[in-house]
Amino acid sequence: MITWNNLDTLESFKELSNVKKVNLVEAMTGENGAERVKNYSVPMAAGLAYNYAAKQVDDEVLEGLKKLAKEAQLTEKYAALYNGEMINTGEKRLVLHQLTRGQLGDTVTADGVDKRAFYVEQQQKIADFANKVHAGEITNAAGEKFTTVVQIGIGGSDLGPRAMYLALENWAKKNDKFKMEAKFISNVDPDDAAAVLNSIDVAHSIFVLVSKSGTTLETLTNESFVKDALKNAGLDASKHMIAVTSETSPLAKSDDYLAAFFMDDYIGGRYSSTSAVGGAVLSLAFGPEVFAEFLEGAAEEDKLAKNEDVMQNPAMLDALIGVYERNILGYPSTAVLPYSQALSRFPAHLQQLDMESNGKSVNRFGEPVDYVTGPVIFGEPGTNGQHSFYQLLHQGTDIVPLQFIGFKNNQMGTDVVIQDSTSQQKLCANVAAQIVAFACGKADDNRNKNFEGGRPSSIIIGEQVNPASLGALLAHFENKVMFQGFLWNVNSFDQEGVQLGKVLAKRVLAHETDGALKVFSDLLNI
Ligand SMILES: O=P(O)(O)OC[C@H]1O[C@H](O)[C@H](O)[C@@H](O)[C@@H]1O
Repeated sequence: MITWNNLDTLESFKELSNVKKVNLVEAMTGENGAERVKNYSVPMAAGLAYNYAAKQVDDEVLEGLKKLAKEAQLTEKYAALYNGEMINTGEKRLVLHQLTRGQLGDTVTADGVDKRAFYVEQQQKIADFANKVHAGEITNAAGEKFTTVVQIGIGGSDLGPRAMYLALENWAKKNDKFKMEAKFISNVDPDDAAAVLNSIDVAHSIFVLVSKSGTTLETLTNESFVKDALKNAGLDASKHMIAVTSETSPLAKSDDYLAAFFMDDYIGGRYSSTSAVGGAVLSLAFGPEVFAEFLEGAAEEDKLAKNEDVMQNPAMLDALIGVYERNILGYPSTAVLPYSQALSRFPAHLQQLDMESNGKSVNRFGEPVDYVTGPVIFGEPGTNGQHSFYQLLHQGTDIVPLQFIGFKNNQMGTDVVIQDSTSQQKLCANVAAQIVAFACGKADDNRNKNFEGGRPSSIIIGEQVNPASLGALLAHFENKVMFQGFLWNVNSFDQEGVQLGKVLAKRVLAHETDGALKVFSDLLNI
């Protein structure tokens, strides 16, 4: 029997607040510091490992977190989710994104169909379509092969797929898996679509219109923008566009598309990278086998998240430590710092994933909560961030927990030795140095040069960014956010907070404004 309780009503949470706080400087510089780095690590899928040695925890805090996981019924709630209970209470929907990559529990039947079978069928249809495009069986009107794929979508229909594409682009080129270049149009700023259209040959481009709802203003506007460009080039738009949407959306039955592939309302936009939303563009760009490997990595990570033993469940442990930092230590934000150029847009994806999911101030029953929920998420790839905002992270007045991600190997295999080390070694040396600098600090009589340390971080370490490790990484964060939502007792799967702005923008465009809205509209010349 599952009960959904607010975090501050849980006995184990109250106990946890009384557990002695860890002095991270002492823990890391003391005689057990090196042992800690070896031991405070848990394997993830695809050769990744989550190391939490530089987090502000010790065995006693971890014991407290284990009790919290049990009392909050995290394992049971995850099982309820993947077995098809209506976890998204706000929208009265199931939450099935894990089913797009594997069967974790019972057969889930909804809308009269086995949902796993439905997702696999869509993957198969996408694979057939992509193979035909690659083989030149589906071509443009002149019988020439398509060379470029352009995704039109925003939010979850853009950020995840774009981040995944960028993560695998160079890996695919290096490993002979690169089939088509992908571009993305998302912003309603006309300069976005115009710049992408200027950079491609439209006659050899396939456009993937992605919108779960089929009603998003930005996406429909950009669709018209692209259709105009195709028309101006003397091309038939319907021979260049495919749609990815839900079967109930207005786009589903249109004849305007070469093909349509479906996801459904049980997959939140920000959780849709492993559905047809990511599947179409990634299968076209890299081939269906690469997409399948990506799904496999995610599925393996989902399985790990089932583990009742917190110490063997990286996503659950990460989630618990995050809640401890937020609600007991009082840290307001989290920086995501991938030391990997391939992950350049991964922090942007995590911003949506985390902040749209857990940026809530009412619980799943609509009652206000008396504690803080989701942190502000931001980040940049290392080492670029070091030369930008790390000053505040090292010496600012707020303590910002850090999530490093690092890989032993690069993707391209091109490197040079300069001053006795390769660029890859320099990259990895920097991440190791930063973890220790943040955690341990360095005393200096000159206050301006003093580093207090005690700034917690964790690191996910892997061999290389490849389809499987990327899938595992993605699923790790999706599952972490899910577990944190369970702990905070919020519904992580709706996003009512984005509606008001949309309604007001429509009023502005219809010139139905007054007061402040009217003045701002006038200032912006609308
Ligand atoms: O895929 P769509 O229905 O076009 O939605 C695109 C995006 O817009 C919405 O406003 C939500 O904030 C996002 O969660 C969603 O991913």
